[in-house]
Amino acid sequence: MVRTDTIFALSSGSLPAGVAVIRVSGPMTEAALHALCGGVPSPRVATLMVIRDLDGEELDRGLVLSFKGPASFTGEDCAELQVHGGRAIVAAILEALGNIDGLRHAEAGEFARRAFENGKMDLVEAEGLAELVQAETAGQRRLAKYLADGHLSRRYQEWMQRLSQARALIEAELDFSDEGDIPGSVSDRVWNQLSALASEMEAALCDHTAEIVRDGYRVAIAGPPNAGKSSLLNTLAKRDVAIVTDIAGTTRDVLSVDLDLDGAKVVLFDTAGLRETEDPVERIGIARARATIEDADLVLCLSEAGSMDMGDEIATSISGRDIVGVITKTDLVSGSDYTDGKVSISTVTGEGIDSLLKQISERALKATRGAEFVTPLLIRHRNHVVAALGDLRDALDSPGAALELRAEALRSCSAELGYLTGRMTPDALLGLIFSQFCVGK
Ligand SMILES: Nc1nc2c(ncn2[C@@H]2O[C@H](COP(=O)(O)OP(=O)(O)OP(=O)(O)O)[C@@H](O)[C@H]2O)c(=O)[nH]1
Ligand SMILES: [K+]
Ligand SMILES: [Mg+2]
Repeated sequence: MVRTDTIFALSSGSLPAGVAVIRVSGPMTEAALHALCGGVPSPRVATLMVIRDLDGEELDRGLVLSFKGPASFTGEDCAELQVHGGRAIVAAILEALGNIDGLRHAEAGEFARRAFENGKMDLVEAEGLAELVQAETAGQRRLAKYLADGHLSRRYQEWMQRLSQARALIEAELDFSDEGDIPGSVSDRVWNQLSALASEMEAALCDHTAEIVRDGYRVAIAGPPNAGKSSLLNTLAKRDVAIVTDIAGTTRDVLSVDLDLDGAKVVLFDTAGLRETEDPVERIGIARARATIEDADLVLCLSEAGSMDMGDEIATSISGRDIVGVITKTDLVSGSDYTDGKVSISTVTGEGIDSLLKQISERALKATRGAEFVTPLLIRHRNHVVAALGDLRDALDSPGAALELRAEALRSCSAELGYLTGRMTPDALLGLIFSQFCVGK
């Protein structure tokens, strides 16, 4: 497909800013530089130039960089104008670019899509780039870099390679057996290798480390009504997120707050107090609380200092999850209680809050340790791997079936793996993926 249009967009962040970067890509890039800057700077040499509109009015003076395709981000001729980041300046330059025939404003992700289509990166790397731009915590940044640098692509390609080798042998046997030359079956060795591949794919699907890094380590605050759950959420969020009253059963909806604890994204959930109740609204809240607890990576089990049950009953009902026991409102009791390994806190005096935070962040970091070395499956990847694995299992689990059928299942497995890196991804799906990028990326 030959591209005729040249695209441009503001690639830097919101205005006003000290410097704004406007990016141009496509066959008309040099013509655009001639029109606006009166010439084209030597490739890759930052050159101070006057930028004018098509009527010759000076708009700004800035550093202009040009890149000759294919040695550029998109693989096409590209240019970057580094100008003063004023709204009116940028608007005027974008307007001048738009007035040149053959130039139009870029759509979201269009630069990255061109880079993908020109073989500069595969789909997984492009996704990594989008994640990198959006990364908020250090953990997310590392993970995105792992994607963008192609580590994950290489792993998928290696799967594909192993599958292709096995398929070549199987297809060869199919061809030859047509002629009746080679009797017997494909050696067990080939099927054993495919079985090992299936196990590896299964292991990748079971590892949720990368999801935790990306979407956050989920911490549910649970306990009986009035234990101080919402007060704790507000204290940890350092703002008034949840309603706090002395009425038991205040919280109904699940509220969440994102925290960055030592570079790990942690999502805290405040939930309705757990108790038997006839109130239909509260019952819905409690059902939601239970679902949140079920989904959490860690449950903070709160109980009020001096209360009878100390939260143990609730802790037992949610056993099987990672739990930290928390005794609240320690400012109301005198002397040191028997705490049985629980963290004692007061949201009034601040006692124990730091140590609770430390407990959470240690667990979050432990849960995500080594995330850069595992297969971080984005949801899109997960869907393809699940489908590919299904096909592979179909082929493996039917040793009695005709070889043609087993080969067909492997063919479909190969197609799924092809979608992963984008080599065989349908156009519509590509459009959807790239449209989630920012404009100018
Ligand atoms: N003295 C003292 N009071 C607290 C502390 N934490 C919470 N409280 C009070 O305890 C009451 C209940 O607090 P909430 O945070 O609403 O408790 P909750 O667990 O969210 O309650 P529900 O949403 O109804 O389940 C409020 O009156 C708070 O002001 C604390 O550390 N010390
Ligand atoms: K309350
Ligand atoms: Mg509450």
